[in-house]
Amino acid sequence: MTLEVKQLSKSFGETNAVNQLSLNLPTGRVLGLLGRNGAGKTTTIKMLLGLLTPTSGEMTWNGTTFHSSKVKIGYLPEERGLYTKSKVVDQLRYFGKLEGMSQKEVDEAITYWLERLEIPHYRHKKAGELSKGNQQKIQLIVTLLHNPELIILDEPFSGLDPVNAELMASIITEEINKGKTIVLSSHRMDQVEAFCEYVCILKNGDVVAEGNLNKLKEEYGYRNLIVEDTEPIKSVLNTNQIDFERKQQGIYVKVKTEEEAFTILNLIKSETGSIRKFQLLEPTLNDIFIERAR
Ligand SMILES: Nc1ncnc2c1ncn2[C@@H]1O[C@H](COP(=O)(O)OP(=O)(O)OP(=O)(O)O)[C@@H](O)[C@H]1O
Repeated sequence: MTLEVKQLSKSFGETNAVNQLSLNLPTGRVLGLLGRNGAGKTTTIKMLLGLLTPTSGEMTWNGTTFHSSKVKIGYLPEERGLYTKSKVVDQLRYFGKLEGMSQKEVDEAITYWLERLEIPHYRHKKAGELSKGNQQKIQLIVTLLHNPELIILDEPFSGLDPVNAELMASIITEEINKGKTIVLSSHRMDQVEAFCEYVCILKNGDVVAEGNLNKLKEEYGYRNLIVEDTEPIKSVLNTNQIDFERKQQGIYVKVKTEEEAFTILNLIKSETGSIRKFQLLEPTLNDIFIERAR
């Protein structure tokens, strides 16, 4: 049970927007599709949605050729795609019917989702009268109304205030728990890390990292040793020519092994007399992204 993409490419004239993209996403799992601006994320999503024809390559869903018309897909675009002059309820009914839902099914789903997103009072408002964040919520209802099996979320948190971002996060978690297969594209590494078991990082159309996030972290080869940001510790590191970075949580030193971390800690202890606290943390997705996608 997998979404499988094999050597998928898309060129626009001379530009290789996506180049030989291959990935495996087991159904019921979440993939973070990452990359800097222009890396090829939207082009990949558009090929999944059937909006762009690949130049070459293959996509399969549970072993058979993937076609957007045969898989129930929910897509949350980064740009709003609502009819601003039409009432919320009318366009939700319209989108639901386009997905083959009956009047009863669509009305039940609209009531459920308006309540779930805490906006039942917007039912009869025109979409254009709603704030950007509330339009995003309506767009999320369009995405989930027909109970899709594959959900594609492009920057789902953009434009949401912290309370609505929490609500969005809890809905994504619910969909994950329902066993939905999700592709999430975002520039926010912390959010991707919170939801995604798998990642695919694109750089100028090429895949530069792909697979299980924990495995990628293991393969990355570095961990972060964090010690207090004090003058004596900085001085020890400088004297011993150990590279470090100052962040809000303290001084970060990249180490390859636990032994290397303890060698540095012993050095600090012997030269400053004590170490009040330290942490040895696994690399973050942000570390991997910066190294690979830069
Ligand atoms: N219709 C098009 N015609 C020509 N070039 C295109 C077209 N669509 C995308 N491209 C090019 O393909 C490359 C990938 O673009 P894409 O929109 O997929 O990037 P992205 O990763 O989604 O970027 P962003 O994070 O900025 O949205 C870019 O170089 C872009 O200019």
